[in-house]
Amino acid sequence: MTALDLSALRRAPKVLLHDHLDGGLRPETVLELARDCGYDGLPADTAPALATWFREAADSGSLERYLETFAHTVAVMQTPTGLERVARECAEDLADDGVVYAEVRFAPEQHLEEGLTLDQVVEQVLLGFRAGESAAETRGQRVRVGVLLTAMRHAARSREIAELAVRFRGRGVVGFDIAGAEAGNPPSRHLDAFEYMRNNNAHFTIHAGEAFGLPSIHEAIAFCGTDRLGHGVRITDDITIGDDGVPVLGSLANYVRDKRIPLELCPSSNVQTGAVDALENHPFGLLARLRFRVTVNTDNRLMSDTTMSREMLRLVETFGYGWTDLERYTINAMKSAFIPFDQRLQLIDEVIKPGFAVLVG
Ligand SMILES: O=c1[nH]cnc2c1ncn2[C@H]1C[C@H](O)[C@@H](CO)O1
Ligand SMILES: [Zn+2]
Repeated sequence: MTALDLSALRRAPKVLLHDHLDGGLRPETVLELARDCGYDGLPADTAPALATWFREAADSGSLERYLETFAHTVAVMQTPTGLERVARECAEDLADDGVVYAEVRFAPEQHLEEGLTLDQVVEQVLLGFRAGESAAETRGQRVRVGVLLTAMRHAARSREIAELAVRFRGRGVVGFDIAGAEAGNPPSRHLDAFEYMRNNNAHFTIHAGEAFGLPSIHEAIAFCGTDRLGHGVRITDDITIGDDGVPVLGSLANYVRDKRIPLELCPSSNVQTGAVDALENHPFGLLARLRFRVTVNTDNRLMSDTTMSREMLRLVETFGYGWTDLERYTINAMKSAFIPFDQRLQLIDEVIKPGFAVLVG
């Protein structure tokens, strides 16, 4: 059995379902792109100082304040070359960390300030991902990146973005999502977008149960018909621990578990936004023990100064997980991906299981 440390974790084949393109830029790239496009609003002028600023500013305990930090990354992702570069580097960084399959999301409507159309924005990002996959391959690494198009939940373009996602299906876009401030912007505001996706047999996930609790999760499932829950961590509000120490599930928690609705859990991000007060108290432990379909995710690598390997290491250190646990969460994620079933199985059988077998020894 290989010792479970960061370098071994980086060799494990990992699957990432919840990662924001505009939350994962390299600090040096933010600086260089800002210089290229004349953006002078950055709060620091060296890469280490900028990295620290993002992590500390995102550590606010409030989702709204956390989201304010994206103004700086979005500002430098307004040109074709900027978008292409950020996507290319994202694929390369994921491959370098041993991620073999990722679904990366971003909101095209936030990248129109310099006159690009929604279609052009998506095209540039897709070009970048293909270039990043090829660059990784020449280094002997492999990664496949699918794109989720996000609509901002406080805005009113979700139907248009859902149509964009369906239009680009088969060209690298695999699904749709809504994100942004959760309180006051319930998923049901965007019913027509979700209906459009369902009518087109297309997949979507919804950020729900992060800053707001059970009503948001209930709407996402019962009204909108979501395939997965972005975070969904507040499902624990529907689980009580009895006097005998035995957890009792309410009807919504039972439904989520019975239907095997995947939870895209993002441990570090949840602590930063205050969804959870400390990693030791993260419901990942309870939800995994109760055999919910839990998956491990980064959310925003820049804001949390993290990677998939580091998120896994934090869970190992907090909950004592071993390789077989991590393999189970990885297979959970692969089963929950939005690519066709046969392709998911192929990755499980040909990449994930053999990769973990080497580490388990
Ligand atoms: O964890 C999150 N919750 C809600 N919204 C988020 C989260 N992380 C990033 N976002 C927002 C900010 C980005 O600009 C947007 C699209 O990626 O999604
Ligand atoms: Zn997110």
